[in-house]
Amino acid sequence: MSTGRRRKHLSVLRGTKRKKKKKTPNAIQTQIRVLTGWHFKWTEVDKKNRDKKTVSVPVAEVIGVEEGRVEILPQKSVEDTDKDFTVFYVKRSSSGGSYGLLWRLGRTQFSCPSRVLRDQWIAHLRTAVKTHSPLRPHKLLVFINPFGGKKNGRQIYHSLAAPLFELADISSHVIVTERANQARDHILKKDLTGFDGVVCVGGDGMFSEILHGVIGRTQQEAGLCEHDPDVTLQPCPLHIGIIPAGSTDCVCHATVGVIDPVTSALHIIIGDSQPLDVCSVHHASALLRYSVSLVGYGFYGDVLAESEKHRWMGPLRYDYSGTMVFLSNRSYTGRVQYLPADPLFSSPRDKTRCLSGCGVCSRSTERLFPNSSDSGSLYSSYSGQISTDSDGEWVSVEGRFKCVSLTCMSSSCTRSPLGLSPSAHLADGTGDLILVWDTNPLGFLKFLHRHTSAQDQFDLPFVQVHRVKAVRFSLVEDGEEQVHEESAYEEERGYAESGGRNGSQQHLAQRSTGQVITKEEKTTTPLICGLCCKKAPDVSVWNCDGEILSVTDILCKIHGQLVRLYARGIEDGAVIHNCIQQGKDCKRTCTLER
Ligand SMILES: Nc1ncnc2c1ncn2[C@@H]1O[C@H](COP(=O)(O)OP(=O)(O)OP(=O)(O)O)[C@@H](O)[C@H]1O
Repeated sequence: MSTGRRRKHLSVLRGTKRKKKKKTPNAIQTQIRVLTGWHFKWTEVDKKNRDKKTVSVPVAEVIGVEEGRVEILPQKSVEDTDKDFTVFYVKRSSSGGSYGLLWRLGRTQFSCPSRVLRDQWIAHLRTAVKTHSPLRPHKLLVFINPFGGKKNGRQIYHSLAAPLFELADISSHVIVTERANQARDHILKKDLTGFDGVVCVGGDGMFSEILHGVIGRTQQEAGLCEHDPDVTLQPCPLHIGIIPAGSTDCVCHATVGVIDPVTSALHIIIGDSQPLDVCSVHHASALLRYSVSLVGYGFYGDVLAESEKHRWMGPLRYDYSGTMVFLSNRSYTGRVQYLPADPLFSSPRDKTRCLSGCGVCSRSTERLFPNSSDSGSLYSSYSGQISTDSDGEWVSVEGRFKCVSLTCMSSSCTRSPLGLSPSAHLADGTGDLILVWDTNPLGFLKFLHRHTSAQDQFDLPFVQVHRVKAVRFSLVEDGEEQVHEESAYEEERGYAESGGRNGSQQHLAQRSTGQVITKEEKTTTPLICGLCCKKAPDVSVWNCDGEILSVTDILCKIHGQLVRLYARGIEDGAVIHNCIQQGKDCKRTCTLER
């Protein structure tokens, strides 16, 4: 049915005034309903006709339309009346602390003059919902990690998400995991026919399992070898949904803006679709892991290794280990090579943020999938159409680092609201490489502390950030490796003397005095030694989205938009409040991602 026809037809479907059951002085009456192409609108007035408010809900954000007067939360109740119907929709509210918006289940009841008209309204609304959100899932495979976070994954799913899925007529097959990697193995081996998406109830570790399963399965089916870093991987047709229930829920925070199970469940229901870049990490000719949020050497590797020793502390172990590793003031030598991304498209220092409807990511979709007419819709249409940008020149730097980090997204979380790289994009086919050269403890503390505020953590003389397509890290070969024993203070003085950031890079690369470490020493030195240990370790470990890698020399390659999440990126609260909440049509937020 065309939009025009629908509008004409529905203009006769006027609702009559209906008082809400609760007769308070401010009781709300709903009046006049209109279903235009994109929006369902009605007017609410208080009893004395003083306060009039038009509510406009994008049809794509209608969760369900039910006969009678229905309530879902906290418990389902139905009053089956002939002339009433209830509309459930997405209602936004400020999240307080976080940057994003909380989504809640809005509910409005309407009365019609006759049952026939009521049934027409229900039928038209349901048809409109199907038309406007074609990616809504019908069947989901749900994995619950019962041991993630505060061990309340089961309760979170059954009390907050499942009733919403039921309301939206989504059937779900739920598996409560009994061991690590069960979800990954299930996705890799079992029949997934009929499933539109996989939902993970847990934290970042659980998400990573599902990510590996979904990517691996897709490549298996496409007959592609994941181990070859030069292979262009096939984008995954199964969407991934995240119901946050872990101790770290960084992927959820960076893609939704808030860590909230109800918000995430509503994004899943309406079939939001957020493409996501993925980094594959290789050693020699083997794939080690995939990562979306952090591949980090030095500080972040050491903190993870240290925290693994203190799992009994629960989430507190990260604070404890962070403090211990910071106090041990370590730095590591290495060679970093990177393939820069095209600076014309974006820069990690351009002070933009990747928000819902991001222009940089949309243009990247066109670049990555040039032959696809609707690059936001079906993955099947991507097959054989993926473009690979021509590679540029690799850049090589070496020296002593506090940390080397690569992230495919901002990696924002509650503690670091803007994240490791605030201007990183979710789906532009690039990652941000952050090099923190050795510096004094105070300088490094300043760098770390800036992650918790709006201050620019890259505006420090010992920090560099590059937008890249690939990164290689290697220990410097025997004979050429130089481990320098000057104090951190002298190191920083070197920066100043050699003229800032670029000069420092040259300065570090050119120094040629110091003690040479043999390979034997490297491998026999313990990875982590506490504050009490006199000799600092010479080699750190890689932290790959919370997993320790067993090797040091790695190659990382970014795969643009390899997977899709049931999310839409972080919504710009200011824009949303000014349009949807106040009843104005907002083409930007309502249409871009569809
Ligand atoms: N039934 C299970 N028993 C043990 N481990 C499991 C089980 N199910 C999943 N896991 C593993 O538990 C790890 C952590 O899970 P998750 O990310 O959900 O919780 P978390 O509390 O955020 O974890 P973290 O310990 O990383 O902070 C994952 O790597 C996952 O593979």
